[in-house]
Amino acid sequence: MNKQIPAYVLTGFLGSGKTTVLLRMIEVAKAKGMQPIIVMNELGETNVERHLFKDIEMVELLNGCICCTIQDDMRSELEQILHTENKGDILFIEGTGVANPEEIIEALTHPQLIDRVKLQSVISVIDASKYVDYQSRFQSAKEVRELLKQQVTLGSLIVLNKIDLTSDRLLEKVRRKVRSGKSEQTPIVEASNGLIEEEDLFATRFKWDEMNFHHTEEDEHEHHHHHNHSFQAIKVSNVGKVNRVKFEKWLKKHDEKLVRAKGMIQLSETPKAYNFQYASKQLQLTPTSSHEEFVMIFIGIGLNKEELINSFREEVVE
Ligand SMILES: Nc1nc2c(ncn2[C@@H]2O[C@H](COP(=O)(O)OP(=O)(O)OP(=O)(O)O)[C@@H](O)[C@H]2O)c(=O)[nH]1
Repeated sequence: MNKQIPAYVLTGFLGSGKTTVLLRMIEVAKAKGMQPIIVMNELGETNVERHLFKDIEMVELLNGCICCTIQDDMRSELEQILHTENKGDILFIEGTGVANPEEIIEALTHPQLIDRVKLQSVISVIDASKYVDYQSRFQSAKEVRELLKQQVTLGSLIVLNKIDLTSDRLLEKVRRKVRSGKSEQTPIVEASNGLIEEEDLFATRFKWDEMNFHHTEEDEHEHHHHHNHSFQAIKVSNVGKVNRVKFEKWLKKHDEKLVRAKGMIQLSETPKAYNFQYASKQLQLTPTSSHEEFVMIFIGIGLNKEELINSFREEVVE
């Protein structure tokens, strides 16, 4: 029998810090001489974070969710990679921020993969600074609440991330809320910027017998419905020069519906290229030398594509 490749699934809501944790895991794995393979699923048409993973074997599943239409794509791509001679030593799968991890886990039970992949842990990353806020903000959107719940319920390790942005009082509330939905055995660790002890991150924790797959045709329908209509990823290409101050104002104006944004831009103040990340209502700009195109991805709920793009071009671009 083929040797099984150890696998880690990273789950968590939009902008919670999955990629940040993944980068940390890759660093550790590489330092141990391991060759990682990454499966990265993005809601948008472009993976604007590809440059963060230089020299790494990556399967990019874009413009959809592993949960729905591209579950088969993941299976076949993985099968292919795992059959090649120089396959990696460790596999990381990062779902989109709106993926139900159950579907990813389920994909690994496919007859062609089950003997090849050994799921070690489902790492559930929570933005501690926004957890409570999201629960009230999405109170009326049942499927989003369910999703947030599933991402925690199925975690073998829970990471309360972004504690640098979380007050002590709020953190205590989040601890209580998260703990109430988990068994005592599931570790909950706290972190800023995904800095978590290596042993915690890499421990083998996942147990198949604790999974309970129960899909009816009705569920399937519900699921597709949810992903097609709740969250949208809007791509803006050929972004002109962005005025930073106006951009921040604009983001603030749209922060009810716009949950996450990322991309590569040029600011009007300087000719440099910047990678930008907008999550937890915070804008982060990092100068970068590697950019293929200036593109932005906006992710949110109930967004009007045309209006959003028009207002961005009118109010932010110079
Ligand atoms: N202040 C602060 N920022 C963080 C922390 N962890 C991650 N970030 C920032 O939050 C933003 C989103 O982080 P990612 O790791 O890309 O989040 P993600 O869960 O992969 O996001 P999606 O692409 O939406 O799935 C980035 O700007 C990170 O640098 C943290 O602990 N504290």
